[in-house]
Amino acid sequence: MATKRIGILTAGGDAPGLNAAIRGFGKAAIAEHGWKLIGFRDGMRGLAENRYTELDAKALSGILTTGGTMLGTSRDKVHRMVVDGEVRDMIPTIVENVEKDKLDALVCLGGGGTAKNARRLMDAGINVLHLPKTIDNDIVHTDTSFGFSTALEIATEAVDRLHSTAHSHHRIILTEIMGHRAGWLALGAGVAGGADVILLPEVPYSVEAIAERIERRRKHGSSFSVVAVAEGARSVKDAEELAHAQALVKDASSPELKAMAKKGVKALEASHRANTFTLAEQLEAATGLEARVTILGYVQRGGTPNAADRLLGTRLGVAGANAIAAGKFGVMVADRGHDTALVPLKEVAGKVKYVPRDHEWIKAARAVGTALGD
Ligand SMILES: Nc1ncnc2c1ncn2[C@@H]1O[C@H](COP(=O)(O)OP(=O)(O)O)[C@@H](O)[C@H]1O
Ligand SMILES: O=P(O)(O)OC[C@H]1O[C@](O)(COP(=O)(O)O)[C@@H](O)[C@@H]1O
Ligand SMILES: [Mg+2]
Repeated sequence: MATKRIGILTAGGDAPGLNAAIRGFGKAAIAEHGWKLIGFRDGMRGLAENRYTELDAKALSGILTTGGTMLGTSRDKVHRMVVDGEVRDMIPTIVENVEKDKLDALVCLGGGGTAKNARRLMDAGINVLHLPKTIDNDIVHTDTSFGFSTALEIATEAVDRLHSTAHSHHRIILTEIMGHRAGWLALGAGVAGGADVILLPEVPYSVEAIAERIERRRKHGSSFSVVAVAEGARSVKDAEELAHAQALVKDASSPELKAMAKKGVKALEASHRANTFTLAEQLEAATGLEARVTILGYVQRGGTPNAADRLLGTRLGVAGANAIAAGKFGVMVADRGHDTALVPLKEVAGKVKYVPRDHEWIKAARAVGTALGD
């Protein structure tokens, strides 16, 4: 039997633990199964352009603890890629490349967008496997994804550090934490860092409710407050506007109207940065306290992965190699407690794991006196 040739790529935002997962999958593929590993550069773009390098054992050495992705990444969509200034469906080209490169399977490490791309490639006949990566923790049917744990530690440390400066200056400090759809990172870091207010995309806020909480703290002798704001957090009014725009996309009667409605949703989603600064001004006006904004940004996903993400990346990578050896394709390797499970891509692609409003983390936050702004 000919030696199997397996392609691997990383797509979407980078996240700590990607290299650990490449290494975990690759070492098992090469040493345990005797396969050849082909690493595509820059996600789906490199796959479409057939830019790759063979990864041998030596190439996988020394990457366990490194941040980012040794392969590079991009946010390209396989069916709508900008090539030479034109939007093109690159799926046929990718299918050709996979045949030319004699690949038996393609492993895609990424988040929700990557699951959608992987599903499109699966539908085109490619043997795909998906490993869940994202600092947002918003992939369905898996306990968690690599990147989240490290980002949670970084964001928690930031909340801790902002406490002492907020306290010293009697200020409100709003810290914007990544997560434009789901608020897991802001919620986790807010609870772990003891934020006074946590604002999530899933729980629309009112400025009055937040100001009331800050005032109450002041009456009890705490003249400062730390507010953990998820990127996608919105006021009740803005959330209604977004829901309305999303409904327009769903109900659009033609592709043209759908494209227009989607643009409207994108514009509203992109307004989050302004939202945090606007909220700071509104809280200053309502409380008379000074307010400052700290955007944590890319610091949250840069640098070395923590032990949990190295372990998770390695486990999922090895489980992915075992899945391919067993002939299982069109699946995501999910984390389930101390075990892994294979979930069909059609159950993952296009779905988002939101924070349920009655989630235990939300109940715990409320129980220790943290406001959710509702
Ligand atoms: N995560 C944290 N990191 C560092 N200092 C903190 C943290 N949480 C609270 N503090 C400090 O504890 C003191 C009391 O804070 P406060 O928010 O008023 O009460 P509580 O301890 O009940 O949250 C303040 O000096 C504050 O700066
Ligand atoms: O890297 P970009 O394009 O600026 O995107 C930022 C977004 O990427 C994330 O870091 C997560 O990306 P993924 O969903 O691709 O893992 C979000 O938290 C953040 O909102
Ligand atoms: Mg506190």
